[in-house]
Formats: sequence, structure tokens, C-alpha cells
Amino acid sequence: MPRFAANLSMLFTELPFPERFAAAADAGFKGVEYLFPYDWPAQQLAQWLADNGLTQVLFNLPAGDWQAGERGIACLPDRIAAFREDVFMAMEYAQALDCQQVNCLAGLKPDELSSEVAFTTLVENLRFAADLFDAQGLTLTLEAINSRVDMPGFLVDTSATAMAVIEAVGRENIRLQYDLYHMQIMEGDLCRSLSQLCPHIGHIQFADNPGRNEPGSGEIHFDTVFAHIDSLDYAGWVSAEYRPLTDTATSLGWFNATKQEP
Ligand SMILES: O=C(O)[C@@H](O)C(=O)CO
Ligand SMILES: [Mg+2]
Repeated sequence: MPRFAANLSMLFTELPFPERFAAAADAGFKGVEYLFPYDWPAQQLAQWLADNGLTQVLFNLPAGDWQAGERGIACLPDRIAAFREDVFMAMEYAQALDCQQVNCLAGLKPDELSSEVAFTTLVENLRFAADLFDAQGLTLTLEAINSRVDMPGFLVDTSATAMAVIEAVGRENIRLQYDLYHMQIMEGDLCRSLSQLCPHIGHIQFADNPGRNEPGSGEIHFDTVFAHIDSLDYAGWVSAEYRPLTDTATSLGWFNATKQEP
């Protein structure tokens, strides 16, 4: 079975954030991720990870004013200076948390911004980040997020767009973040596209669809997809990034079932 991690921004939210680390470890997870670490001192987060024997598998670069609706600033030409400052802050956290990968949210494209300028800005920002990350042995990931349900207007909403950006960046340490939930909504054909994109994938996340809840709540055949991921040359983490239908413990049937296997 794949190496599963828990996303603490969506799982274990019955508990205050600091207590989610122990809850994830108690449930059997060895790795965790969450949207943003920046509200907490890096040393505090590192302590919670160490206390619970957990690996920090991923977090996001700052993504602008989330509460105000921003979903990344990397494609915005008037935010380049802020993006660059964010890269340095993310590197400090990655080092303190011993985290190997940081994801970049491309952002929503304002109507008045041309697609060409948004694309070029994103590529240049990612190249800037990738070059700095490289010196620290870090990998940058870029996620395609569905624009049909969750993020209308998100610039990078298909695997083809994400791969066009990654190819234009042209650096070894930028990889695709493949989220099964977003890809099911936008493209489907999950096993075939996982096979084709596997050489470029740095991180996988999942939720069922519709609803973005746990495996078994929707239309994705997770037994098949997880077995398929196992058959690929993919050594990265596979993170549960779903909203439990009721509570986290009840939602973990899929995970507990994987522990029964020989
Ligand atoms: O899929 C998602 O939504 C996340 O991976 C994320 O980081 C931004 O919301
Ligand atoms: Mg995701």
C-alpha cells in the first residue's frame, strides 16, 4: 500500500491544531501535512512532529490573503515582490521542519489579467523559487486544482496546464502535485493519467467525489486506484486531504483496512 499521510487542515479538526499531531500518530499515520505553518513558530511545529514521530511531508507557500479569497499570488504580476519574500519564509520553515517539498498555489486569474501574462509571471516566479530551493535540496510542487467546484478562476486547473508550466520552468526540482479529487472532477481516467504523469509526480493527495469526503463516500474506486499507485514507480507520500463526513475516526475505515493486509 502507498505511504499515507494525514492532512491536518482537514482531518482531526475536532481537536485544536496542536493536538492533531498526536491524534494522527495514534491513528497510525507516519506523515502529516497542512495548508500553512506560518501561524506557528517553526520550532514549536518541529517539536510536535518530533514528539509524535511524524514526518512533515508538505506545506504550501503563503498564498496571499486566504480569508479575503486569495488562493495564491504566484501568477499575479503586481505581487512578485511579495512572492519572493514568501519563498524565503517558506525555506526557513522547510528547514526547521525537515520538510522536503513545498507546494505553490498558482492563484486565481483576475479577469483583467491576460492568460499569457499570468502564465509568464507564474513560470518566472516558480523558476526563482526552484533555484533557491535547489540550493537547500528542496522540491517545489505545483498542483492543478479544479475550477468547476472549489476554485472557479484558478489558473492551473488541469494536468496539461500544470505540465506546460512545469516544462516552461525547466528545472529538475519542480514536480506535479496530483490530487485525485481535483483530477476526477476535471479529467477522470485516473489510473491512465497517473501512469502517464508518474515520472513528473512529486506528491499525491486524495478525497472522494462528489463532496470531497473520505474514500467510499463517492464515485472513485479507491481500492483500484491505490493498488494502481502501488504498481507505479512512485515512492512519494499519498495524503488524505478530505473532509470527514461525520468525524475523523469514523472516516478512517479505508486506512484501517490497509493495515489488515499482510
Ligand atoms: O487541494 C487543495 O485544495 C490543497 O491541496 C491546497 O493546498 C489548496 O487548497
Ligand atoms: Mg490538494
